[in-house]
Amino acid sequence: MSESGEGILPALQAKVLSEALPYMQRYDRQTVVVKYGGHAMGDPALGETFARDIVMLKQSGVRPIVVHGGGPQIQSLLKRLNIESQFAHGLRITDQETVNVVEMVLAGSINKQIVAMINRFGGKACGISGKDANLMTARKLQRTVRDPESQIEKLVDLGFVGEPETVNPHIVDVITESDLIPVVAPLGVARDGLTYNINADTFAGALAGAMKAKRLLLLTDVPGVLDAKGELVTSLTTGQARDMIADGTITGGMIPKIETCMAAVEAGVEGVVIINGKVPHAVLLELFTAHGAGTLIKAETGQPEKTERE
Ligand SMILES: Nc1ncnc2c1ncn2[C@@H]1O[C@H](COP(=O)(O)OP(=O)(O)O)[C@@H](O)[C@H]1O
Ligand SMILES: CC(=O)N[C@@H](CCC(=O)OP(=O)(O)O)C(=O)O
Repeated sequence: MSESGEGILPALQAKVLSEALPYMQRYDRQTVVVKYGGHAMGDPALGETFARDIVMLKQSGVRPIVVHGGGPQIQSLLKRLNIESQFAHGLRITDQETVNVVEMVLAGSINKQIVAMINRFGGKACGISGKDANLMTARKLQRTVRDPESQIEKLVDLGFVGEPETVNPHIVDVITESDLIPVVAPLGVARDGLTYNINADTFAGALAGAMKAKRLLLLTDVPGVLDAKGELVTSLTTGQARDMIADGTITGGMIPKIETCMAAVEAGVEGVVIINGKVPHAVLLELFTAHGAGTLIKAETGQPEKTERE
């Protein structure tokens, strides 16, 4: 390699590192909630880059909070146990047997895998669920669906599917104020002590809203919200998002994700982004570089054109 060639790589590396400075300053001591979806978790190598990113955020002075999902992993254990599972509005209909499996997979298995992975890279992760210190109390979620024939709204019984009732972030505050990183499984406890299955996006959004987080990142397995032609929508107002749900462009698991984003924006979270967790270092790219990708959800009134992201 020529002398000038030898110098290019270190110069580029130094440039990239140096350009991270304003972003690090922007997020210094700020709360960033990262929702790590079950679909984004598939590949162990990607899991490692995710864990490294979280450790790096903490090392840089950010207060990362990881909320994880595990839908596909719950599905595969249910299948092995011959338990049928159905979805309505992107939510798993959860009977007593299913909620036990959900808790086992989320709080028992996945939570501890993520904790171990973060700790392997020098972080000090602490795994909890929404049941710890009453972090998230839940009530039974009431949902209606329109009958396609009669067009009458009918109540669907989702069983032990919960919606956040109160959020008590004390335990997360205590953890983040130290050198620990909270890793949270999306379960809630009701007033009567029963356990509820809360969609991980909904959980992350409620926590981010209650903590007035600077950013909420939802990591999934697609580049962001796609339009009817399958093209990425880079930014979306809450009204446009509602229209895309109504006309069937947004379906399945993307529905609770979008509803979460809208609620989080309305609760005052500064930046809410859906990104592709299958891109290595998606979290670092989104927060510490100008190469943020995915779909940014904006308030209906329209935030200023230049958002925190640019
Ligand atoms: N308009 C849309 N744009 C992007 N993804 C969509 C859309 N409508 C439905 N989806 C589906 O939503 C899925 C993401 O939600 P989900 O499966 O719950 O992911 P995760 O496990 O990451 O939370 C995508 O893989 C895609 O199949
Ligand atoms: C009520 C409900 O649907 N709960 C989800 C909880 C896990 C989750 O949300 O995981 P992902 O983020 O990977 O989709 C479920 O049982 O699958």
